[in-house]
Amino acid sequence: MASDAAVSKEGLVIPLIDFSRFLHGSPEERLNTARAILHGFQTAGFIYLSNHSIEPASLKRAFDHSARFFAQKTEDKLSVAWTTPRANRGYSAPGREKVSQLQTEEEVEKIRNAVPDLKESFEIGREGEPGYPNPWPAEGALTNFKGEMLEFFEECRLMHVEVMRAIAVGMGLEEGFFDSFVDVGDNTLRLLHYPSVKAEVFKINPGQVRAGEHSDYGSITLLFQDNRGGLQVQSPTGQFVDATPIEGTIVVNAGDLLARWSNDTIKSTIHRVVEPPGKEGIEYPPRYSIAYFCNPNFKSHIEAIPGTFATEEEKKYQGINSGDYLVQRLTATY
Ligand SMILES: O=C(O)CCC(=O)C(=O)O
Ligand SMILES: [Fe+2]
Repeated sequence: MASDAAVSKEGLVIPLIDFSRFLHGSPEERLNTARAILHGFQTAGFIYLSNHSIEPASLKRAFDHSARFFAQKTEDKLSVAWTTPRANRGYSAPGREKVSQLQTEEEVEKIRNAVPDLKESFEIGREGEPGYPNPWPAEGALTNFKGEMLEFFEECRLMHVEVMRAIAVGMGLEEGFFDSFVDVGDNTLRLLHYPSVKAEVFKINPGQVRAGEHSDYGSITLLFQDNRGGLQVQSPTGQFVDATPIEGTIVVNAGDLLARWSNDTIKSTIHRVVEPPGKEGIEYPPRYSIAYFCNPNFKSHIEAIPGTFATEEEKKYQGINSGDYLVQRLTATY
């Protein structure tokens, strides 16, 4: 068996897959693992990976830096504020972003004002992208923040390449098929902080969530969650099911652009973050997570992957430039 289930409820089965069997296994193990990964993305749109290549020590450093970043004074955080969808870098204060499935800016605005998400975030883009510098916090305040976050960014970039290799192998393509589409690392590392919140907030306002329901936009997302819980994934029946944290694993989900690229053979599944399960008194502690949003290189032209259609008529979408697609999606969110 290449996988067990991490989640199995309401027809949603999210496999738990030992990624080392793809990275270091025999040819047969690699193939079986790649197929299990692809199957997870085709059915649930989500998988959990254990024994992956991200060093526990560097993950811990990233979470420590995140806690220190968000503990700063508001004015210090606002000195590195998020600016534009194209740059997509910097700090967003609570209520700044409202992810949702709403398509128009008016719809998003209406919701944002009613029940803002209880979260703040800091986004880091590819360092060195011409014209889009990362707004780094002052070194004095956060020692080693920049250097260690960039190391973590690079580890995640490599992991994206490996997961795409697994998808290629699972699809029966040459292993390196996606390499030249994803090597640049036009990705976004997002630190997320959901501040502590009184339990009554969720009672008074039944629509209140920590992060509204949405799908991700890019190829895949590597999601690192602490042990607080609250992440939920929509099942085929429309119910939201807890994607309970499993120590040492990464939750990986496919995004809209990968779904499109795969001619909808891969699913980009809706998820959200809600009131955590199991009440601990009158106030929930803060929750921290790190989402690494992977994208095809912004310069890439994305059109149906070979093998996902038999005839030209079966191609559901026109080809599209990756960067244009992502900026268009982000523009509707902020
Ligand atoms: O914090 C989480 O667990 C999920 C965050 C998320 O889905 C996102 O930022 O896109
Ligand atoms: Fe997400």
